[in-house]
Amino acid sequence: MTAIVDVDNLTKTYDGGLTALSGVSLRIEQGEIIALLGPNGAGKTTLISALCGITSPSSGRATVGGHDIVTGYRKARAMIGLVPQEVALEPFERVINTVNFSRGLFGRRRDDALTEKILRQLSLWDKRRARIRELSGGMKRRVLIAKALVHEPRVLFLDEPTAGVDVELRRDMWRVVEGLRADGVTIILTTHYIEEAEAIADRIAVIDKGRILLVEEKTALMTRLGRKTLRIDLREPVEAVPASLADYDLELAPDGRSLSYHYDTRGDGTGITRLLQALAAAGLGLRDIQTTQSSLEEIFVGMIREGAA
Ligand SMILES: Nc1ncnc2c1ncn2[C@@H]1O[C@H](COP(=O)(O)OP(=O)(O)OP(=O)(O)O)[C@@H](O)[C@H]1O
Repeated sequence: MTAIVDVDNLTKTYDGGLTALSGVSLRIEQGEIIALLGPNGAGKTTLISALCGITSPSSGRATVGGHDIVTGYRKARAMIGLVPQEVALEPFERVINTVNFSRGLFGRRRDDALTEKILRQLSLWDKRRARIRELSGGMKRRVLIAKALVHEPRVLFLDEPTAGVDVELRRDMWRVVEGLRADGVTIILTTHYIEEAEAIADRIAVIDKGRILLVEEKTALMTRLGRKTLRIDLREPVEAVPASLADYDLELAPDGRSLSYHYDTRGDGTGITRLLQALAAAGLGLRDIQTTQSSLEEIFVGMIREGAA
């Protein structure tokens, strides 16, 4: 399969001498949702800016839809929708005109039905006659998304689309993203909200100090690097973990009503069977047991820490 976005050894050194991207290579297939995760200053925005033709790369090459982002800039850019991190909108313009104007910028004829569909999806239809300056911050973000979608891009870049917005907008956004995925749109998203990556991405790329540390299927990543926790709810609270269970490194909840046992799914055995026998031998009655997997956030924080070490 040919990649819709193909980044090959891309490097960006800013004029001041700072290298924000160092040999980044990444292939993204059509219809994928990929999340770029990384701490502040990792180079996520620089990567997006380079692919959208806002920043020119220092070396390396990249194509979008087969068009080189430098030599075939116009064709590459026409395939891209960009929702930037910062709000830059004309304050006195009306919502609907702002959105229609964006479509015109790409040489596309006005399509009222499409504009209406997008504005409705983003709960902006009732506000279509409002001037931008009359909107709340969250609504302005919705307008940015509408503007990015109105020329029907095949690749959508979302640079921290839900930073500082309420839960409702975040959920709306995720719904819009799902709809776009169903239409075969490829989505590249940067986010600080790891739960967002966990909720919507197919693959995760972790980027730090201008380098890609890892790109992997989200579910595989979580299985490979995740530890699991078994939580055991006790019938009667205890004051301390019985000495006979010391080998299991159990964590006792502050209220004494549950024990947590951490285990690695990659190991030969989980130790759960033995633990349950030991609990029975210690005379502890169980009310319930459940397992949870470590979150992407825990995995990510651990990885960045290891990378920094
Ligand atoms: N125009 C510029 N000129 C010089 N340095 C820049 C410029 N833009 C970004 N940088 C630097 O490049 C590095 C990467 O920045 P970038 O904005 O790409 O990171 P990011 O991963 O998007 O961070 P954040 O999560 O904070 O948005 C940072 O050290 C930043 O200070």
